[in-house]
Amino acid sequence: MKYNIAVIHGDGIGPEVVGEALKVLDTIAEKYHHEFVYTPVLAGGCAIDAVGECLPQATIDACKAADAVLLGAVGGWKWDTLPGDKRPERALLGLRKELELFANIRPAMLFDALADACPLKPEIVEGGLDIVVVRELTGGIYFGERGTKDTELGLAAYDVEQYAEEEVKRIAVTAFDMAMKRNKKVTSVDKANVLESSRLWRRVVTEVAKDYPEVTLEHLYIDNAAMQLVRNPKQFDVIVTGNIFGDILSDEASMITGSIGMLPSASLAKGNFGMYEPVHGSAPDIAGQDKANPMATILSTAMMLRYTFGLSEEADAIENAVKTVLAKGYRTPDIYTEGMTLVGTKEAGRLICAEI
Ligand SMILES: NC(=O)c1ccc[n+]([C@@H]2O[C@H](COP(=O)([O-])OP(=O)(O)OC[C@H]3O[C@@H](n4cnc5c(N)ncnc54)[C@H](O)[C@@H]3O)[C@@H](O)[C@H]2O)c1
Ligand SMILES: CC(C)[C@H](C(=O)O)[C@@H](O)C(=O)O
Ligand SMILES: [Mg+2]
Repeated sequence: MKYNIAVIHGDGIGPEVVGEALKVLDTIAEKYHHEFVYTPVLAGGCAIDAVGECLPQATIDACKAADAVLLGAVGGWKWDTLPGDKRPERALLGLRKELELFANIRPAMLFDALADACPLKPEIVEGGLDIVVVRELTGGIYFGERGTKDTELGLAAYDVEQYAEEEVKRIAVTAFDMAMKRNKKVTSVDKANVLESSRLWRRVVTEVAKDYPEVTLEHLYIDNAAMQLVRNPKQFDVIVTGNIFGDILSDEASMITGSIGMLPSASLAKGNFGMYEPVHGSAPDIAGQDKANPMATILSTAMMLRYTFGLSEEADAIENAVKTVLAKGYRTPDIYTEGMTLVGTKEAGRLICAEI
């Protein structure tokens, strides 16, 4: 079958990791007789340089016309001095809003072969870790009113955290549906001891839970949740939380997988459409050096095959290939430990293709 994928290489290590992910998709296409048609489109800093804006309309149109979107990363030092609404990162927020990608799924799984790269004590991670962060992606402080005003203390700037019932309900339903297919536990993370928006969040999540009597619901405040994730990560199955808490918690969760270079993500709209991207950024500190770990992006393509295209056997093939390459001791610098074989971005991609 033929699948159309809009591809945003982006900035920094984005083109490097996406390059390897496309090779993996090509390998899958050949083995399983599919056709993946890639439409490369511009977004982020490279789009600013090429056409003067971070999210050209042509990119939005191409993404909407595609069956799914693959994105590397956007942003970088070069554009850091631009005003907030002109920064490359706005492209990401614009795409999420335009494509109505309200549910961000970030699975943090510690592969057996990577136990040595996990910074947590062996007794804490024994038996493996498998957590999914379900992050609300088109609301909250990222999309609330923002601006500046004069105050007695000088110029003030503000960003408003706001959630409507329906926004909380649909992400809670996503989280509970996911928990039903997993270990039947949802931990909702908020700051309801302080924030009005969190009190609404907690009330709506509790109401949604009534439709899922088999699922255990627990509420944690964000500060405690951040601590518990390191102290006792096994208590978590599905974590559901708002936009900014989810951003922070998922980077923290990435470390229990060994590295941020391992964590994939799916940003889903209603239906099967989704944008797939690694959780990490453009990593300007290692860009262009063949040091980036392409596995987060490669595992994101597996999520694309599974969620949007319904190709679970092919998705399994990618995930198994990644596990085998790790089990054979091949490591990019971010997950390297003594005695392993150090490889670069390209070699890691080649090894995964060869395993498939
Ligand atoms: N989805 C996105 O496009 C996205 C996500 C996060 C940050 N950003 C942007 O990226 C830029 C850099 O942000 P940052 O430095 O805070 O976060 P980052 O995730 O880019 O990098 C943080 C650290 O992790 C390392 N790292 C990240 N990805 C890696 C990989 N695949 N392999 C090995 N090491 C990896 C980097 O070298 C760096 O030390 C900023 O402009 C930021 O806004 C973009
Ligand atoms: C780059 C930034 C806008 C983005 C976010 O905060 O959502 C990133 O950190 C992420 O996690 O996808
Ligand atoms: Mg982030």
